[in-house]
Amino acid sequence: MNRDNVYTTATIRSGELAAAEACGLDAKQLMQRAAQACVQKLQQVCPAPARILVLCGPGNNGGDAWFVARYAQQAHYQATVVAAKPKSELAKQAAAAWSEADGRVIDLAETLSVNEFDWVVDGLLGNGVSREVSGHYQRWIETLNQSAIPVLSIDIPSGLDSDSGQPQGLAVRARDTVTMIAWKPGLLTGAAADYVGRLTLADLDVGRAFEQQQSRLGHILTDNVAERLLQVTRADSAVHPSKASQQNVHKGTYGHIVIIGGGPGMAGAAILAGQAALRSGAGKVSVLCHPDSRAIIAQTQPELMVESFAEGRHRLEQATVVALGPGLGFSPENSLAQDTWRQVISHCVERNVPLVLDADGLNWLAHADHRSMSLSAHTVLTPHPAEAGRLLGCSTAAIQNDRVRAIQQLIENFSSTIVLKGAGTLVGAPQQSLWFCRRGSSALATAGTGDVLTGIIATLLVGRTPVEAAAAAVWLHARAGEIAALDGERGTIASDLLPLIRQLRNAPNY
Ligand SMILES: NC(=O)C1=CN([C@@H]2O[C@H](COP(=O)(O)OP(=O)(O)OC[C@H]3O[C@@H](n4cnc5c(N)ncnc54)[C@H](OP(=O)(O)O)[C@@H]3O)[C@@H](O)[C@H]2O)[C@@H](O)CC1
Ligand SMILES: [K+]
Repeated sequence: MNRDNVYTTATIRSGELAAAEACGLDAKQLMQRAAQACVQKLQQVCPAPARILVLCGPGNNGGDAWFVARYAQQAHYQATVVAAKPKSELAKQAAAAWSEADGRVIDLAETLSVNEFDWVVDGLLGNGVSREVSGHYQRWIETLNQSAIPVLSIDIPSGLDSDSGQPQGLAVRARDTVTMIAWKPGLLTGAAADYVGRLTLADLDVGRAFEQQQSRLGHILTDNVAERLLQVTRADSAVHPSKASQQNVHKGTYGHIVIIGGGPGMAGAAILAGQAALRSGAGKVSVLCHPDSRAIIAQTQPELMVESFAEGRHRLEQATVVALGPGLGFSPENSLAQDTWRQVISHCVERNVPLVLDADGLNWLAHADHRSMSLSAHTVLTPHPAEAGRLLGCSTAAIQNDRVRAIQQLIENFSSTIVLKGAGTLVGAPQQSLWFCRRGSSALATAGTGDVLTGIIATLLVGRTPVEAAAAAVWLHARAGEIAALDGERGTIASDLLPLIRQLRNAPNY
């Protein structure tokens, strides 16, 4: 089974029973397998005879939890059950199984000190959460989150929306989550990383049948896939596949990247993009900027060829790839930036030059009537949620509330490859399933890291399709962020990524 596929919650909810039936199982047996998978995880993280508190909600997530209590007790754990009244038929059957074995149940309305337990099993709410968490659910989730006691969440942390990865008011912050049958987007993007803890997929031995019956939404950008993308180059490319051992190369071999940005006071953005392009292996990098920024950019990084846009416009003719936007400037009265933007876009569209649009490059796109203009199929847009909101005419919160829908809409509107930045970065392109990047660090949420990503994408566009380049770059950037954060997340800055990008680009696998 390909354990990297991601399915919408609707697909999982509508398809899980058919997959189980194809494997000769009924719903109750599937639930029992889910519970067994959770007990196996418990045995790894806290061996018996630990004291566990099992929280059971009204639906089938609660049903899983009732069976967890039963099996954990059989495995010599000391299980205490706190439960809502079971509503679903399966949850009733599962509750009956517990009652036959032990019978003691504490009502969810009561209070209990959680500190006397070693672990909590969270089966309050699963993928059927349908509204904001309130009442006793809210109180219990607050209690768990305020205590230091580790939590194992069944299927998804209670309260987290399994499509958006956003808490419905609030959600359990789990140490571990064991999710059933297949990955859901809400475990992988948005705020998910703050809630899910370590993720385990339990396919309950029906994953293969499920995969055969259902179509996926996307797949996880695994290390293996990313490493392969970092190696792969198009046959017609100037980049030789075995470049590591190739001696007979010149600076044009790895492409000429032209970065356009660096308005007054924003030279740093163009510098970082240029440095990232150099450090990810570009042979030649030109920066076309505002005349006031020329000297500082050239002095900071002498390997960059720096000209004002008016002087260096001919560089566009030589460009293998163009990156438009880092520090370009955006305000209605900034006609220089706007004219530059228009000329560069026209050039790239007419000549089919691969283009990365970032930062103010995206803001000008949102400002333009994009319906009357078409971008080339070799374009990568890299919005963060606020830029995505501007491009789609909605709020940042609306983007975060449904990141999957947002990237799908951006792909449709702009017929381009899209990188929707933010925790759980998504990458997608027309007629392709989405990539979900699980790598990264909150250290990347600082000024300038987006400029670095732009430089990496631009370089990797030489010899790769836009979606391959974008996915490989997102992974490389995320890995560099993780490594940088090993020295302490706080205080990590964008330029800390640069030597790590070089290191990763020279790793033996790619
Ligand atoms: N089907 C299968 O074979 C398998 C299913 N599996 C498991 O089932 C889970 C899905 O089960 P589910 O569909 O019963 O949904 P679930 O998440 O338990 O919640 C629904 C209940 O919660 C209630 N409720 C909703 N929101 C609420 C809120 N904010 N605050 C309070 N209450 C709220 C809602 O009430 P209602 O909206 O009806 O009033 C309803 O009573 C899935 O995540 C996985 O763990 C696995 O065992 C594999 C086999
Ligand atoms: K749960």
